[in-house]
Amino acid sequence: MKEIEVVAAVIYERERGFLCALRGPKMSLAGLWEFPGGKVEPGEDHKQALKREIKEELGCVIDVGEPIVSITHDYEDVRVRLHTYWVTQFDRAPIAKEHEQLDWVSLDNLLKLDWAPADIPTVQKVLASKQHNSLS
Ligand SMILES: Nc1nc2c([nH]c(=O)n2[C@H]2C[C@H](O)[C@@H](COP(=O)(O)OP(=O)(O)OP(=O)(O)O)O2)c(=O)[nH]1
Repeated sequence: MKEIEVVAAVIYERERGFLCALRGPKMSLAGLWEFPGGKVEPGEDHKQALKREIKEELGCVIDVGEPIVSITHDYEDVRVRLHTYWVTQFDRAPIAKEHEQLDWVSLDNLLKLDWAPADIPTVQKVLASKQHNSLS
């Protein structure tokens, strides 16, 4: 099976929640929610790839923080190795350059979205971390 290395960004603001992105009708996993990001290109490390993807997809420059989860998920036709990272800073409001929609989603509503299956462990981990740390 084809294998791809994918990085994705968890952008969180206390006032608004988590930035979630809806995959459009022409993408694979159409109609499912994900954390913005994409494939790591040859020669890139995760941080470089994530900064490039976020600039392309959201039009902003991010600082990449701590890793959250690295998991392997087998879809029907592809094995995805997904690595998610916290974003510690972004320089302007994200805009949907490639996604169908972007939404800021509160902690309470995060699990209600129809997520790309590979993202569920990340969703669970960020929920747990924010529930234990309600001040940040
Ligand atoms: N960007 C991103 N991709 C994810 C997540 N979860 C998840 O399973 N994926 C999958 C969807 C895709 O198969 C792959 C990411 O590739 P991509 O986002 O660069 O996909 P793409 O639009 O360039 O290509 P395609 O999927 O339309 O073929 O990883 C996630 O949270 N973020």
